[in-house]
Amino acid sequence: MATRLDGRQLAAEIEARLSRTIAERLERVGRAPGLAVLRVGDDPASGVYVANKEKACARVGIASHGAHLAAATPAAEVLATIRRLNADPAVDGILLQLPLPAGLDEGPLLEAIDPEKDADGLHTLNLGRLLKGEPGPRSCTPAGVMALLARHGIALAGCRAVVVGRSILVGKPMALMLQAADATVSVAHSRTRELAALTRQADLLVVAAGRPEMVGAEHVRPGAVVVDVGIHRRPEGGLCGDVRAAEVEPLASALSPVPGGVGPMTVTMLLVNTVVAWCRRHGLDHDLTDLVV
Ligand SMILES: Nc1nc2c(c(=O)[nH]1)N[C@@H](CN(C=O)c1ccc(C(=O)N[C@@H](CCC(=O)O)C(=O)O)cc1)CN2
Repeated sequence: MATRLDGRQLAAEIEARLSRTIAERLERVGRAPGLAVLRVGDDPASGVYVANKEKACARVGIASHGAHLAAATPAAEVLATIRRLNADPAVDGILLQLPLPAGLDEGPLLEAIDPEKDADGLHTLNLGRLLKGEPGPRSCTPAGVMALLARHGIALAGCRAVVVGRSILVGKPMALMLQAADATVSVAHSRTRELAALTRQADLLVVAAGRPEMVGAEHVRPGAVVVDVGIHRRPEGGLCGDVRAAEVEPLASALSPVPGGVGPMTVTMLLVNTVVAWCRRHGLDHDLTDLVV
């Protein structure tokens, strides 16, 4: 029976601590932290995720400065919006919700975000800081996975970890964070041969392939920890991840559910990045690590 890596529960605990931290510091700073979630287009899943982010902001006392632009918005206008948010003194964190509509290149737009307001940790400078082990905002989903693993006391030093997926949003920063925690990390991807032979060696399997229910019992060593980063809407309704949970649950020592696992932690780590930026900008202690573990 696998331990449930419950992201909803941990997210709620961290949110409660964040809310207290904001309330304690509000008078000194004079204003609430501000987060701008910039959405372009009408991707339905993005609508759910942005709504969840804005509701979470309201729960903890972060002011939302979101903007929703039409799918046909020219890149120059998106850029102008980012520059306006960069200059807005009420905004501590900026996030450009991905994916963008076809025809918009995310690269230059992500690079236009002030690195000090990069609540997603996706700016080149902040990815470089992660690579070099320097402080800076970390990408929300892998940071949420690390918090879940820490909360459940999953030892990473010397752990054989396999990350399935190499996206800039999850797989690549995930591998770097696990390596920084002294795990031995392999990264599998669409060109990996004999995937199951590799994943069955893993003590920790993080699946961020973006392919519904791709990973099953044949991929998992009994006793392994399995983290399912995927989230997909089934045609018949309901959600599933990249892992066939019913098959894997009896084998794994721990498993993150979908929904209710990594997703809520993605949102919560965005709030953490925003509050850290707010504290930094106002010369307050901004090592909030104890909030997360
Ligand atoms: N700029 C970014 N864009 C996107 C990111 C990101 O980190 N930065 N991540 C992904 C997914 N994502 C964030 O936006 C995200 C995924 C899932 C959830 C979430 O709340 N999941 C719930 C279920 C929600 C539902 O009902 O569908 C759960 O898993 O329990 C929040 C955010 C995309 N783009």
